[in-house]
Amino acid sequence: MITVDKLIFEYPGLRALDEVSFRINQGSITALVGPNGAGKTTLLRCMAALDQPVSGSIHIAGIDVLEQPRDCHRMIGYLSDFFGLYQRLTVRQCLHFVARAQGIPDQDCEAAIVDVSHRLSIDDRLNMRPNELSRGLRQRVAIAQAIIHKPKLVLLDEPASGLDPEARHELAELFLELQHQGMTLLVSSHILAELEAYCTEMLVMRKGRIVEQVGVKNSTINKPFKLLLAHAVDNLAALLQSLPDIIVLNIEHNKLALLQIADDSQLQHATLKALLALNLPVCEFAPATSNLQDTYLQTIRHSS
Ligand SMILES: Nc1ncnc2c1ncn2[C@@H]1O[C@H](COP(=O)(O)OP(=O)(O)OP(=O)(O)O)[C@@H](O)[C@H]1O
Repeated sequence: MITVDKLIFEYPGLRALDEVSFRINQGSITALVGPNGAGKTTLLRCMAALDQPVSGSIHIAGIDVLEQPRDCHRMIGYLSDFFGLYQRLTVRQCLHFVARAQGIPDQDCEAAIVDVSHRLSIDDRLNMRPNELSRGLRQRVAIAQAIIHKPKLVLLDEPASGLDPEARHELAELFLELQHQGMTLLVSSHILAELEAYCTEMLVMRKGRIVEQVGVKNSTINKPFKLLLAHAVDNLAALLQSLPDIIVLNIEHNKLALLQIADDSQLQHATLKALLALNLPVCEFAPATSNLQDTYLQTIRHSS
């Protein structure tokens, strides 16, 4: 359904996408993962026909995105990593504005607002303003704006950032619901352990290239590894990226890192030795699990 072929995109002096090629099936939820600066946002912006690549092609459901950007806009929903909402408008007015901008006739807008706000469980917030909403609810309003015109493909850039574990879990359920309603989703995120819950495919990017595309359900990739240090190390990202057999998926506070390592115990052993050889104060190095989140969610549910 989506074909990206040999896509090249350059910022002045920097090749951000270097011959990126992949296919995505209709009805899938694909995770787009990779370390900071890998090119995820740039790729999503090109696919949303917001940035013009140097060369290559993007086809979505038979439409040539680079040749027919307007047709592409009608067919996709895009949530930017730094989305903005009009603070002076109510949620209903925000949705009405976007509905009209997407070409929905005025007489059909109210029905579209009712439908999308119901799907995102924000129907009781329609008369509030964005600054009166929590971050999770604002995220829902932004997603509602992105899908009000019922796009075939939804591109979401870091939709879970800033959300608490319960809101992230709800977001995962929402993605499955959108998939159930027939949409195809491409979701960029650093939080692999969560993506596992709903993704059918995973695209791994590094330095402007796709380094792996796997079906998540029969993945050959091991669970991501968590690395916890006893104290923060300033140049942690550079040190980790110097190691040959790992992909750095996320780093928090220069102390906690999520790494992708192949399903090979010798390689994992070699990686641990390399981490110690770098003098890193390793206090945990183990497959990442979502137990903490599960426990947290159960506690929240039982207490509500
Ligand atoms: N407007 C810009 N001008 C110049 N270089 C840019 C610009 N935007 C991004 N870049 C560079 O392009 C590369 C890819 O950036 P991009 O934002 O696509 O990566 P990303 O994978 O989305 O990163 P992150 O996970 O941090 O959001 C990076 O090296 C970045 O510094």
